[in-house]
Amino acid sequence: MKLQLCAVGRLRSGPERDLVEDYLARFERTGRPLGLPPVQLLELEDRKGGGMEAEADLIAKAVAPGAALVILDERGRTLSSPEFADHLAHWRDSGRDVALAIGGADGLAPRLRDRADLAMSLGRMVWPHMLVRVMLAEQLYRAATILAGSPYHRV
Ligand SMILES: C[S@@+](CC[C@H](N)C(=O)[O-])C[C@H]1O[C@@H](n2cnc3c(N)ncnc32)[C@H](O)[C@@H]1O
Repeated sequence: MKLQLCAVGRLRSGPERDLVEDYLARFERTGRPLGLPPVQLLELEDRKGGGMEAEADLIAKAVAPGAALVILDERGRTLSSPEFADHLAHWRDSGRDVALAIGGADGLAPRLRDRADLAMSLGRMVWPHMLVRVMLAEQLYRAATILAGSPYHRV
């Protein structure tokens, strides 16, 4: 199983980047004994100003063939953390690669939404993409702790 995080744009050094790195490192440590692979962070940038269509091409190229495509979209399904952990365990157990995609300032092209296996919402409000990266990295770590039965997730 491969776990890709395809994110439009580059995060400069700063607090958001530190948090993403910290949560992904924690995810790696907690997930390894559970058979979860480290997250491959792919930062995708279209320098020619092609907007969401060009970004959709970059995402489509980056996604591993056959991978389940999960797009982050405020119009998508809101999952509980244990439900997200269940999805992750299901993909792991079926040996399926997974690509999680976060759009840029313009969002994700509708054609990506059409081909996604899951559109996942972090609530109906729109968040800046760098905060979405932080929140998703935290939810990955939280999911690993849920699968490990550790007390980090208490609800
Ligand atoms: C600034 S938002 C773009 C918003 C854009 N106006 C749109 O219509 O999608 C950048 C990216 O962050 C992610 N995002 C923002 N808010 C989100 C939310 N509440 N749930 C899930 N993903 C979100 C999406 O992947 C989105 O493409």
